[in-house]
Amino acid sequence: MGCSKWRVAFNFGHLKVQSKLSVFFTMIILFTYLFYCLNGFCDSLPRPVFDQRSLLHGGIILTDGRDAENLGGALNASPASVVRQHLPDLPTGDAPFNISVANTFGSKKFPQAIIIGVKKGGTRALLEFLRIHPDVRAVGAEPHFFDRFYEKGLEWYRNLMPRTLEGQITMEKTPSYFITKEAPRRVFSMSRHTKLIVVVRDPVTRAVSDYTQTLSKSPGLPSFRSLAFRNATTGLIDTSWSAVRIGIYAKHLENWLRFFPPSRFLFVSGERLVSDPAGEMGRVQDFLGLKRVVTDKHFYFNQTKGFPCLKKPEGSSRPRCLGKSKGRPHPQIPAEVLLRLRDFYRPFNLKFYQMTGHNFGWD
Ligand SMILES: Nc1ncnc2c1ncn2[C@@H]1O[C@H](COP(=O)(O)OS(=O)(=O)O)[C@@H](OP(=O)(O)O)[C@H]1O
Repeated sequence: MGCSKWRVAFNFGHLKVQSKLSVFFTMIILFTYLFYCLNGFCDSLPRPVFDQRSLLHGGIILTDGRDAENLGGALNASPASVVRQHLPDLPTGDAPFNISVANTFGSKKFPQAIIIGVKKGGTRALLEFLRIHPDVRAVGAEPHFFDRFYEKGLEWYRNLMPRTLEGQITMEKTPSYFITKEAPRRVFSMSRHTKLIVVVRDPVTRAVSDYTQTLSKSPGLPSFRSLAFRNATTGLIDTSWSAVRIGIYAKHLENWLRFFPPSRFLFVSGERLVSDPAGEMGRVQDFLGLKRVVTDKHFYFNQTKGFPCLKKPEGSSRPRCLGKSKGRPHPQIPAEVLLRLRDFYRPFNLKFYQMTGHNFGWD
């Protein structure tokens, strides 16, 4: 009898300890979850992220890890526009990056506008600047649908898109589309009305930027000079090297003009995107038929980075410059190599100016 009393008492005590422990662990789990949520990690709508690490998400592969630096969890655009529908007193312009909302609003649509190029042109900067706009929602990672994953089908592609409400624009950026032979026809067959944005940069600097990126991943890479020339004595340029080939913009554009009229394109100057981001953003917003929401009040020049960055939205401590892989120092390339390359590009550049009706001033 005494023994069973003890057993009951023991079991009861055991149960009490057990229930206390389970409450304790539940609290820990709850607090951890809350902590993560408050820090924005459990958003169903990842925000535009600067200086955060990225991920493989929903079948989207970050190109060679290129954007890993600055994509962060950014698969979708900021929830700003959605939140703003429900909190009309929020100031326009800066997104309330730290507010979590369930992504159940609107529907997934094919992008009405795509940043199709060019690699190392400043495409990430443009997309991140655009994402401040409450009427722009974009896939953060590069979907590479029209070049690598076309066989997955249009529904797969549409599913990658963030949800948009009436009046909002869906966007994505994949710079390799510009040089992909099949891309124009494929984009056209999705929608002939797609707006195409090309960020172009002096092809010589672009080639060096491209080389810098490859060098950062393969430190044993041969010199720029040895890759750029097919024959160093005659100065024959190796156009089979992608860093050179990508910069022959006129040739790639010809391919696109077979499917889309010139009015469907906007050419953004990569140089002006750095020297006058607000001015260039004004052109982009006009082209997209958007109100000019992104203005000079959103930018400041970060002396340390040497590039424009986004001003911190109030109440946010997030760094707002692009990641380390954007705007990194280039290796010193011998002047005669750059001169020869400049000569090589000149006729193609002139052709490109003629085709676009815009002198980018690279010569
Ligand atoms: N605001 C701001 N901050 C940082 N970097 C900026 C910015 N605006 C333009 N750029 C230029 O963008 C270049 C990278 O271009 P992309 O984003 O198109 O590169 S990628 O193709 O997606 O890898 C990158 O090239 P590098 O300077 O060679 O790193 C920058 O020159």
